[in-house]
Amino acid sequence: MSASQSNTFNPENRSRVKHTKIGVWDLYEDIPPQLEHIPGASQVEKILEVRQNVPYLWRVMKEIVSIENCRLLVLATVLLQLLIGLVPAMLLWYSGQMLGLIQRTVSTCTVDKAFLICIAIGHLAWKVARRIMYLCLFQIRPLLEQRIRQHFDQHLFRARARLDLPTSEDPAVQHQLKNAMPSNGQRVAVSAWNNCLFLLRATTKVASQIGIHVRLLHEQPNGMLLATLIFVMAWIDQAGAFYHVWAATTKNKDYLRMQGYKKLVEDFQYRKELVAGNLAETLTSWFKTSARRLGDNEGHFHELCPIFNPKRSKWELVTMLAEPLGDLPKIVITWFAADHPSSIPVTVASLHLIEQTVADVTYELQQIYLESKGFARELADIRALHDISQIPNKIIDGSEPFPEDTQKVKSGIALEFRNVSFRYPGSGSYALRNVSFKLLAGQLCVIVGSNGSGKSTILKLIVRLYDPEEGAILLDGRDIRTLKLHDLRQAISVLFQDYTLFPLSICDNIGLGDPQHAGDDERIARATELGGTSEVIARLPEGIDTYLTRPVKDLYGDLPAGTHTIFGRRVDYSSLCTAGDMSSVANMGLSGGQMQRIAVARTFMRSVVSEETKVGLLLFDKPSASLDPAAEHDLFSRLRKLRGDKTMLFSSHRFGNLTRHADLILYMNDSVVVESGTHDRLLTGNGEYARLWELQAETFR
Ligand SMILES: Nc1ncnc2c1ncn2[C@@H]1O[C@H](COP(=O)(O)OP(=O)(O)OP(=O)(O)O)[C@@H](O)[C@H]1O
Repeated sequence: MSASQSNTFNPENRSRVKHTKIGVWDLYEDIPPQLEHIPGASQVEKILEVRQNVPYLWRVMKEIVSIENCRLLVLATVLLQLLIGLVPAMLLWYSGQMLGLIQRTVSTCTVDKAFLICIAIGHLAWKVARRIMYLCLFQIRPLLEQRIRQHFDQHLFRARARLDLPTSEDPAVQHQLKNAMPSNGQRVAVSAWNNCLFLLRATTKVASQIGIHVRLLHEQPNGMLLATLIFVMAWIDQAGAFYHVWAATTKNKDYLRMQGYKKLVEDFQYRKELVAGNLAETLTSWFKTSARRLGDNEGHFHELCPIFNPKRSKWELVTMLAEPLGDLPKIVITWFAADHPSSIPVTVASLHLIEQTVADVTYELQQIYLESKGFARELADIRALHDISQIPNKIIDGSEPFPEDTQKVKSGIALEFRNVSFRYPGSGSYALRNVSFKLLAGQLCVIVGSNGSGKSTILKLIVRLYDPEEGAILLDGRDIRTLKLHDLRQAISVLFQDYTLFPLSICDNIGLGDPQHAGDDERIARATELGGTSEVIARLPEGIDTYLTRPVKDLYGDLPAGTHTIFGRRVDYSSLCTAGDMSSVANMGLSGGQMQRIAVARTFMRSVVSEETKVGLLLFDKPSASLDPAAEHDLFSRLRKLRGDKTMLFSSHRFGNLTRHADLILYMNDSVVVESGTHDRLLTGNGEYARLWELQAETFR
């Protein structure tokens, strides 16, 4: 039986099919593969996980209580739930008092009116109070849930944002993140909170009702006996539903075929073949034939794994007896009342009250049981929510502050690679092999070489996106692994080859180059200017506030017939996306070069615009790859002029513009530095660099 079959099978048809009940706890011993997909079987394991996961629930509850401005709401909610849980017991108490009063009235033939009024008022007051409490709860609930959602949204954001590159790339971590259902994380927390409240209210209700009942029944003749009998009968009736899961399958070929045909015509993915293959007529005829053959035969479902049904006969016997025995309590009280005929009306009223309460308590206990099944799943989700915030990063943070002298950093940072070898996680081949070079503070270095030779990797290792497998990287003579990651990355500005533009406005995209001054319009304007993007931005409909990619899709429901305006503008369905000033559309159609300029502006925001910059090392990975020659020339001249004394490291495929001014050129091939030196030295060396230089120069002759 396939999973889908078992899922689509409607349990409501259970009486029409031959089925078997399977003890939940029997399944746990050894779940056979064919039972794994049966609803209930996998839940068994979940239920058993509950104990391990409860501490995580406790943590979430503690976190909810500690959310800012939530404590009062939490307190009020808990109090209201407790009181609401107590109301049925209070009403029961008043009903018991009423019964006692009737009993006294029957035996003394006088009515205690004052007491009757007190009871009536008390009964009414609790009912009114319950209504008011519910009203208060409805007011508080959305507010509290909103705050919980916001809090856990942030929790998830933080948990994901803090992960470094190798950790995020790890398939195990990716699986863990997927399992944690980040988009639903806040839903999980709210739902867990609501479930806890439910359990609190339900257990208060059950415990208080049982307590009051026991007190009242002491005063009733044979009350305890009646209650016990009714309670046992109620539970016997429910026993089958409580302790069993069941499954059924079919081997009827016609039934199976018909389900297959139905799928074929219903599922759009088969439509192409259905139409192209002219299958409609044939399928209709086949469906008809199978339906005729199947006829009225509804008993086509068969038992599944009766081997897992050792207690079946016992339970079936008990549940079979439950119905005829349902009237047992009434027979028993009639038997007892025969000795005291005058007490019959009161005893019958008591019986009714007891029956009602027991039904109420039984229902509540069933609800607790059913809720607890879903709760097990929720607890596992909560644990996943907690676990993702504990995923350890692979790049271990250093402890030493950097730089020692923030003023000195402006005059550049010295960089050294010492026998660095590196393989990307999961890759067998080296991206860098035994790379060594030294760059003094304030020098300009250009890395050139063939595709895949390791240029970008050098830049990635300097900012510790990854750590080398062998060797060390030193900044100002200090191993970067000992430095605080935050300080290290603050001292370096990097523009990657595969940069991304965020789904934010251009202004934010550039501003985020320097998070500390992300809202400083003047700096942003200057960075924009230096990046050569001002003209492009000016042409955009919303200027610097334009979103290149809108992070939210605008939704348009069906407008009611006769709607002529929306957001104050005339409705024109073809241009609806510009209504209500929503002119930022998904794709502004910027060219690769224009987008690269925005990325460059972001880098400038951090490194050269700010007077008090802490950046001492600038890294550019093929920054002019998409730029036209004029823009490239402009960019490099600006960079040379603006960098001051800062150390600069480029990776590039272009010779000339930069290499001629470089203090150090590294020529790389196949993960190793093949040649190094200045432009003039490398040309006289007549090696690979000289050959490629000639090759590029030739095209311009
Ligand atoms: N994330 C990664 N995972 C695995 N291997 C990678 C990864 N990134 C790069 N590599 C491999 O590492 C080697 C060096 O790549 P790198 O990007 O440093 O080369 P490059 O010199 O910058 O190339 P190009 O000039 O084409 O940009 C290549 O063989 C590449 O396939």
